[in-house]
Amino acid sequence: MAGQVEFARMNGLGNKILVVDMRGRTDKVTPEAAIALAADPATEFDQIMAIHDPKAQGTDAWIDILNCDGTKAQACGNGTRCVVQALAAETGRKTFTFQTVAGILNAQEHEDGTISVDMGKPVFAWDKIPLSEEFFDTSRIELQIGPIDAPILHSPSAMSMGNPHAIFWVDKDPMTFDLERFGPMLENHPMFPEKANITLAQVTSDRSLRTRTWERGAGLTLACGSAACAAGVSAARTGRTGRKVTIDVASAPSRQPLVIEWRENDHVVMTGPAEWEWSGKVDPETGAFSRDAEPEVKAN
Ligand SMILES: N[C@@H](CCC[C@H](N)C(=O)O)C(=O)O
Repeated sequence: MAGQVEFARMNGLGNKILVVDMRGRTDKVTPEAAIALAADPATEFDQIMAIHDPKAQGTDAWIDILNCDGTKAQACGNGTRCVVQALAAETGRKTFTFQTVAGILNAQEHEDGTISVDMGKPVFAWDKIPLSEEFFDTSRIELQIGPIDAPILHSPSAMSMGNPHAIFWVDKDPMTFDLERFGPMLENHPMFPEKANITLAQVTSDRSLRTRTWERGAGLTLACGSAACAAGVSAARTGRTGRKVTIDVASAPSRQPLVIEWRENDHVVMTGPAEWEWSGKVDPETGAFSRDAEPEVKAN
């Protein structure tokens, strides 16, 4: 299907997102287009959120998620907030229901501009995360890197938030670890047959965490929303915190936190900001794009 579509470069706490409007079309953003856009410094991104026409009654859109290496992702918390902000600006509406391969997501834009997304229920069963080895208790699995008697990282909590996560608990600032070196090893570890998003989490109080994430299919990113959800849930699950935590995303350029609440109904609700940067047109087959002209700012 030829032709260009509208897209916007946005971010969620620095997580670089392209929101592509595929409504009214039957084609998809191709992996080739994703790789071409990721390679251009003007459009480099962590995830593409492609908005498609709804497939199920009662939903507003089907969202297809691509990582910058062209692979598919089942969940993207920061990107979902960006989609909400884009559609709220377009329609004036405040609440939305989306469908993804991982299920139904309800979301809401608040008066202060922050956005809450119900990211669904966490999954702990080893074969659903998935892990390649059976673990009765996935809140502390056997996996470590570094010397056998003095591991640098060990015993992560594993879970799925629609996508696979491993949370390594650290007792100092996550920024002090060489995640660029350990991230690829752990993402591709045989323990994770579908790879995994790797997060370092420091407990800073019984209501707060500081995190940093190496993302599956995207590498070191400035922030990862589903990882923040996984860290919040895993912290509560292991008795490190209560069920509502503030996450200081260590590498995010703004010091605005994400709030993660694992509700009594087992749903995980993430609240945080989203930011529009610029808009343009893109060919979803090739990734060829143009930026819209910026409105002129006149000096007085
Ligand atoms: N940045 C995202 C997570 C993106 C998906 C991930 N890389 C995967 O492949 O699972 C977020 O904000 O959740």
